Amino acid sequence: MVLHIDSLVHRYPNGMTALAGVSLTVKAGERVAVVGPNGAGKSTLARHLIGIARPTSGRVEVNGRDAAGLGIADLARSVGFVFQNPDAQLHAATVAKEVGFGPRNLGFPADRRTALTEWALRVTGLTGEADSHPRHLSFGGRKRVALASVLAMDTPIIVLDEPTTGQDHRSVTLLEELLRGLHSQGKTIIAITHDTDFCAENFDRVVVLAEGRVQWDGPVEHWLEGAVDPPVSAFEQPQITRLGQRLGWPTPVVTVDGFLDRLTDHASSAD
Ligand SMILES: Nc1ncnc2c1ncn2[C@@H]1O[C@H](COP(=O)(O)OP(=O)(O)OP(=O)(O)O)[C@@H](O)[C@H]1O
Repeated sequence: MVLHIDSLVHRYPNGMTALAGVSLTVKAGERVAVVGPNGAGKSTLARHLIGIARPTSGRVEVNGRDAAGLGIADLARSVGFVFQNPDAQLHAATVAKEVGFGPRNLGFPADRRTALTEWALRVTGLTGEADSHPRHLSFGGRKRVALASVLAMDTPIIVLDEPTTGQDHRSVTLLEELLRGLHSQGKTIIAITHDTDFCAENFDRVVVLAEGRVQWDGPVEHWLEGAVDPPVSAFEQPQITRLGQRLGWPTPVVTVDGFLDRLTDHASSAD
């Protein structure tokens, strides 16, 4: 287990209870999408994972250690967080310096730092932009810089807040490939997202937060197939599911692979 959250309550100074007793365990290597309506408490929960929020009550454990007892710098070795708004985390004069900042700050030796920085630039498609000023890139480009700067820290847990927002199709495809690679390396991936297509293709488990509580927690297919209260129709169905419905298929498909399997079944039953 890499994350264990027990009865977490977060109350802001204005009295707003953003988390009203969240309990959640995430195992190493899991891919978890956290979904829920605006104001459900998703970002507040993420802030606890990187130690920039402290529990009003309850406990957050990262790798068996109480997050409240670890400093932000210590937690940064375990949990990388990609903010929804990249401008919240970019401050260096070049893309390469931005991406190299994290591994330098963590005290990695020079050869590891260089290798991680070059790898993070490459897998995010930014090698050609290494000398550019991050602020001169598009919003999608700045999001990739923010992602690369987290990847370069080589944390076992990566948390992404709305990673597909403002990204074009090519960037989302690149991100999906990258997430598959990180998953095969055994990293734990948690994303806050409103994007059902992205959930369907890249995550195994969905946690639905509502009004500061875990309302549902289970396999992504069950969530997408509607075994959820409220049903997934509260979110947009994946495009592939809508296409299956247009074709009149009686049971839903939720992934591209599922769709292709169903097509093959149809073709062989027509033979
Ligand atoms: N700094 C703050 N002070 C007071 N209340 C806050 C603060 N930040 C968030 N809240 C409130 O806490 C609740 C949970 O907010 P949070 O941003 O965690 O939700 P969310 O699920 O991430 O929402 P969204 O999808 O809109 O980003 C909301 O009612 C929000 O208005």
